[in-house]
Amino acid sequence: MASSTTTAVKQSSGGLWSKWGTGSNLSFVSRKEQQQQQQQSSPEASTPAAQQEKSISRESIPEGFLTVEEVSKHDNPSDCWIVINDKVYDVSAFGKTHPGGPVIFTQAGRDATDSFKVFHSAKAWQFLQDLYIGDLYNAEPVSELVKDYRDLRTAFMRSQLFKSSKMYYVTKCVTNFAILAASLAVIAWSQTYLAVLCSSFLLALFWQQCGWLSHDFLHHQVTENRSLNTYFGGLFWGNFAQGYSVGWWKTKHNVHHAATNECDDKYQPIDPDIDTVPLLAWSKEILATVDDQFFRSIISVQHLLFFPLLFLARFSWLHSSWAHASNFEMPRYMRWAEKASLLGHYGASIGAAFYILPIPQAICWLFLSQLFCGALLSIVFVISHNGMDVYNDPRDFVTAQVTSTRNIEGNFFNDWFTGGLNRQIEHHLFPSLPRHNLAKVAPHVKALCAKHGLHYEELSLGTGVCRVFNRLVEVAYAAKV
Ligand code: HEM
Repeated sequence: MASSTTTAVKQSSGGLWSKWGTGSNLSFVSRKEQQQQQQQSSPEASTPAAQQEKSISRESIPEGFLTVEEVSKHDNPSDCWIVINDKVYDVSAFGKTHPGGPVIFTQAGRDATDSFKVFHSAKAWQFLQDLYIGDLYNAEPVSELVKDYRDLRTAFMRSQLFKSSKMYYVTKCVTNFAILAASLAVIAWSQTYLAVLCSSFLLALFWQQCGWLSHDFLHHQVTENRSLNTYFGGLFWGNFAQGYSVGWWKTKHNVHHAATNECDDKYQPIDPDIDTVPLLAWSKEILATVDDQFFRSIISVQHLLFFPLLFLARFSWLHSSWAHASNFEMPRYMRWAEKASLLGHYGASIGAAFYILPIPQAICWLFLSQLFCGALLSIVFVISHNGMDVYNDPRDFVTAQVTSTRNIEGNFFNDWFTGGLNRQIEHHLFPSLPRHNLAKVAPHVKALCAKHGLHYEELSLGTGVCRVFNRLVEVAYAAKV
C-alpha cells in the first residue's frame, strides 16, 4: 500500500468512484469482444444462420428474465444491477446505504456471486429478496475452476476451519502488549540515542502487529460478532493502538479485495492499492495513461524513490485517517468514536515520549517510529500484489485473485512478521478464514491451482522484494523512452 498518498486524496474527493461511469462495464464489453473473436475463429459461427440464431430479440425472452447484455448496461453507482447465483438484483438505491460501503459498485453490471459470498454474514442474504428483479437468461454454466473453489469453501466450512481459536487471538493480544512494554522499558532504562533507536523500532513493530490484529478482526476472522470486531478490533486495535481510522481503512481495503490489481478500460486503477501515479506506476499500461512529462520523469526514477517512500508511508496514512474521521458523511457517533480513539493514540504516544525522554530524544523517538512503522507495514503490502498481473479483462473471482496475488514462503518468522499475510492467496480467496488456519488450507489451494493450470506464485521474502523492484525498474525504463 505504498499507494495511499494518492488514493486518500482521490477517495476523499470522490475521484475513485468517478471512474465507474465507464469502468465497470468493461468486463462485458470485453466479453462481447471475446465472443466476436470466437466467432471469427469458428467458420460455422459466422454464417448468417448461426448469427441469426445468436441474436436474441427482447420478445423472444420469457418474462422475468434478463440477458447478460441488459445487466451490463446497468454498470454505474446511480444505475447498478448485479448478479448473484444467476439472479439479478437492482442495488442502485440500496448501494448508497450499503453497510459495506461503495465496494458494492465494483461489481456493477456483472456477476458478483463469489465476492458476495466471501464478504457477508447469513443476514445479508435476507436483504436480497427486496432487490430481486429477475433471473439471468441463458446463464452460462459455472466453470470447473469456480465449481471446485466453491466446493473447497464448503468443505472448509464443514471442517469448522472458519472458526477461530480464541486462545490464539488472546495470545496475540498479550504478545502485542509485550512488544509495547519492551519498547517503553528500553527508553525507561536508557536514554541514549542507541536506546531511542531500538525502542522506536520496537514501537513500530508493535504498531505493525496491531495492524495485523486489527485486520483479522475487521475481516471477521476472530469472532462472528461483527460489532465486537468493529469496535474492539477496529476502534481499539486500529484507531487507538495503531493510529489508523477503521472506517478509512475498511473502505479502501474492501475495494482492494473486490478488485485486486484491477483497472478500468482506460487503465485507471480501480484497486486503490495500485493507484499510486504520479509517484509509482505498476504496469506499462498504467504508465501509458500518464501524459504529463513531469510525472513521467518522476516515474522514470520510481525504483530509486521506492524504498524512501515505504518509510514515509505512515505519514500519509495518519493524514488520511484523520481526514476520514473528520468526514461529515459518517454518522455522528462514529465520527466522535473515530476522533476520540485517534486523539487517544496521539495523546498516549506523545505523552509517553515527553514523559519518559528529554525533548530532543522524544522528538527523535516519535519521528523514527513513524518511519520504521511505514516500512514494516508497506513492505508486506507491496510484496503481496505488486509486480503481479494488473488487468482490465473479465476474470472470474478465483482467477482474478490468484493472478494478482503472491505468497511468501511459510516459516515461523515470515508467518509472524507478515501477520499471516504471507499466505495472501489463501487470504484473498477466503478473507474471513482465521489467520491460524491459512497454512492448513494452503495445500488444497495449491492443488486447485495446479489442477486448473493457474500459476500459484510463492517466493522467499527476499525474492518477493526483488520481483517488486524489477517491475518498478521495467516500468521506469519504459517511462524514459
Ligand atoms: C445485493 C447486494 C448486497 C447486499 C444486500 C449486501 C448487504 C450487506 C450487509 C447487510 C452487510 C452488513 C454485514 C453483513 O451482515 O454481512 C454488508 C456488508 C458488506 N458488504 Fe455487502 N451487500 C451486497 C453486495 C455486496 C457486494 C457485491 C460486495 C462486494 C463486492 C459487498 C461487500 C460488502 C462488504 C465488504 C461488507 C463489509 C463487511 C464487513 O466487514 O462488515 N456487498 N453487505
